[in-house]
Amino acid sequence: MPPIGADRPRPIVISGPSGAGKSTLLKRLLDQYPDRFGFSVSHTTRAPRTGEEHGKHYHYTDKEAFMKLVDEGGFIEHAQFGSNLYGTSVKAVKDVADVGRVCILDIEMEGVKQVKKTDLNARFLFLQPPSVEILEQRLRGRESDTEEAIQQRLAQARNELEFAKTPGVHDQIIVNDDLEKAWTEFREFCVPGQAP
Ligand SMILES: Nc1ncnc2c1ncn2[C@@H]1O[C@H](COP(=O)(O)OP(=O)(O)OP(=O)(O)O)[C@@H](O)[C@H]1O
Repeated sequence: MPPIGADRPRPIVISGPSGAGKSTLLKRLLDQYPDRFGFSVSHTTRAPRTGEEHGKHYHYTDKEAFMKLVDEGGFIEHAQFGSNLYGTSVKAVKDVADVGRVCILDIEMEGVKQVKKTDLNARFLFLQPPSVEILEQRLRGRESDTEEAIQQRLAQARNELEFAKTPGVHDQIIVNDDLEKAWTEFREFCVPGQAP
C-alpha cells in the first residue's frame, strides 16, 4: 500500500479548546460535503448493543486484545469510561483513507502529539477562540456544562493554547471570531479551491 498522500487523501486533525467551535464548523462542513469526509471506527471493550454492527459502530474487542494494541502503539487516543476502554486506532484512520475519504479527527492535544508519531501524514488545523474570556462566554452560552466542567475546560484551554504556539505544530490556525470568516477559512483548509 503506498503512503497516505500518494493516492489516498490525507487525514485532517482538528483540535482546539472545548467551546472553540469545532462541532459548529464540522457540522456545516459535513452538511455541505456529505460524501467527501469520513470518521474512523473506534475500538471498545464494551459489549455491542442491539442493532450495533462490528466494524461499523465500533470494533468490539476484549481488554486483553485492547491492551496488546496499546502496547504495540496501535492507538492514537485511548481512554477509560466507566469500566470500558475506548480508542481510536491508527489502522481505523487508514481504513477511511483506503476508501478515498478524508478522515477527520476531532481530538485534543495529547492526540495531536500521538498522530505526529504515526505515518498518517495528517494535516493539522487548530481552531482558536478570540480570547479565553470569549471562550468562557461561549461555554456558558451553550448551557450544557456545570460550573466545575466550565472551569476544567478553561484550564485545559489554557494548556491547548500554549501548546498551539509551538512552531510547526499546526499547518493552520483559525481564530473563530466572526463565524462566517472562520467558516470561509475552515472550508478552504478542508476543501481547497472551493472559494467563490
Ligand atoms: N464565531 C462564533 N461566534 C459566536 N458564537 C460561536 C462562534 N462559534 C461557535 N459559537 C458558539 O460557541 C459554542 C461552542 O461551540 P461548539 O460547541 O461548536 O464548540 P466545540 O469546539 O465543538 O466544543 P467541544 O469540544 O466541547 O465539543 C456554541 O454554543 C456555538 O454556537
